[in-house]
Amino acid sequence: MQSLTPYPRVSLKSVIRTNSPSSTKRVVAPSRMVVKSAYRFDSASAVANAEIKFSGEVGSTRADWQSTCAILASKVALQQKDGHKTLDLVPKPVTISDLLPAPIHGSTIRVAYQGVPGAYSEAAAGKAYPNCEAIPCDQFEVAFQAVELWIADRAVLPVENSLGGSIHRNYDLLLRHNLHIVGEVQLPVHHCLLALPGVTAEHLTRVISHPQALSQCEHTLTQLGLAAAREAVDDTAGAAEFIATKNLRDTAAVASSRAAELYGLEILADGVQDDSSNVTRFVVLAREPVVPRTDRPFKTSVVFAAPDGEGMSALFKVLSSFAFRNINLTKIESRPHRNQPIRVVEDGESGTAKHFEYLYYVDFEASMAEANAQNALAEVREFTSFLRVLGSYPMDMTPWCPSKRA
Ligand SMILES: O=C(O)C(=O)Cc1ccccc1
Repeated sequence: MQSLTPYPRVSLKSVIRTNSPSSTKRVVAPSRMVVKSAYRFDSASAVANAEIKFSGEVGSTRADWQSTCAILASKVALQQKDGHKTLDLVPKPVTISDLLPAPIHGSTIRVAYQGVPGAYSEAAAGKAYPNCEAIPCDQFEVAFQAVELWIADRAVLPVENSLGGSIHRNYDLLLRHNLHIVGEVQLPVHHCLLALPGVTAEHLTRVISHPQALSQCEHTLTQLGLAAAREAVDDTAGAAEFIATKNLRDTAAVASSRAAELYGLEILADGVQDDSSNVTRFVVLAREPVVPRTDRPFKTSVVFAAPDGEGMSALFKVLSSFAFRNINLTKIESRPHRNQPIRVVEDGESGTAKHFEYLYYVDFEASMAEANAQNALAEVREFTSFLRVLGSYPMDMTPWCPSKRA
C-alpha cells in the first residue's frame, strides 16, 4: 500500500528538527488545517517523560508542526530501541477526567485519527465528540501512540464495514496496545469519485483510495466503465490531497465530498458505494476504561485464545456461556495467534499436521456491570488460555439513516 504524506500529520518518521533543549516551543497545526489542533511542547522534558502542555492557540508554521511530529517520532524510536513498553515512559496521573466523557484539564477533547482532514475517521471523531480537536496521524500505530503519550485524549479506529468486512490489522493493534475501548461510532459512509476540475472519466488511468473504500465501490466503479487500475493508499482524503498537490489529471480518488471541498477537487460521481446502507464501525480508545453502567445499552469487547489443541471445542463452550445467559453476540472475528500461529502435531504413521492457532474477538451486548456478563466471563476464563476485556462501553444508538452526502 502506498503511503502519501503531503499533509502534515503526526508521524513515526524520524525527520527530526533539533530544538534547543531549553526552549519551549508552541507547536500548532498549519492554518489550512480545518480542524485545528494546538499544543505547546517543552522539548527538554518531552523525550524523558512525555510531559506535554497544551495551549488553545493556533496559527504557526508547517515546520513547527513537523517538529512536533519529529519529537513524537523520537520518543517512539527511543521506546523501540530500549524495548520499553510505551506506558513505562508516560507519567500516569490518573484523574477523574479520564472517566468522564470529556476531560476537565482542557477546554476541548483531542481525538487522534489516521488520515488527513476529510477522512471518514475525522468525521467519526466529530460524531463521538462534536467539538473535539481532531489530530491527524499518518498511521494507526501513531494514533495509538498519541493517546499513550498524552498528546491526544482519545483515538478513533475503524474496525469493520458493512460491505468491506473487518479491518484486520486494527484488531491486531487493539491487542498489541493497552488502550481501552470506551465507545463506538457507526458512521454511514457516502463515497464520491473525485478528480481535478475539467478531468473526465476518459482521462483516468487509475483510481486511488483506502483499500476498504475501493472494495466498497468496486461494483459501481466497474459499472461506470472505469477500467482504470485501482491503487490502495493509506486513507481516502489523503488520496484526494495527493491528486491535488501533484496535479494528477489521470487519477481519481474515492473519498468524501468534504475531501473534494478541502482539496479543490470536483465530484465526478456521487454515491459510488455499492450499497446505500454502507456503515463503518469505529471504536473510541482511551488510556482508562469507562465505568460500566446498566442504565443504558452497553457492549463489551473481549479477545481470547483456546488452550492448546482445544480450538473449536473451547470456542463452542465459550459461545454456550453467552447463549445460556441470553447474551447476544454482535460480532465474532478470528485472527491468527501471532505469538504461536502454528501447532505442529506429529503422527508417527501419517506425518505431521500443522494446525493454525487463532485469537477470537467477540463483542456482546451487555455491560460488565451486569452480573450476567460477569458470570459469563468467569466461565469463559475457565475454557480459555488467555482472556482480555478490551472494553465495556455505551452502544451507538443513533437513529438509522442510510448513507447520504456529508
Ligand atoms: O480513509 C479514511 O477516510 C478512513 O477513515 C478509513 C475508512 C475508509 C473507508 C471507509 C471508512 C473508513
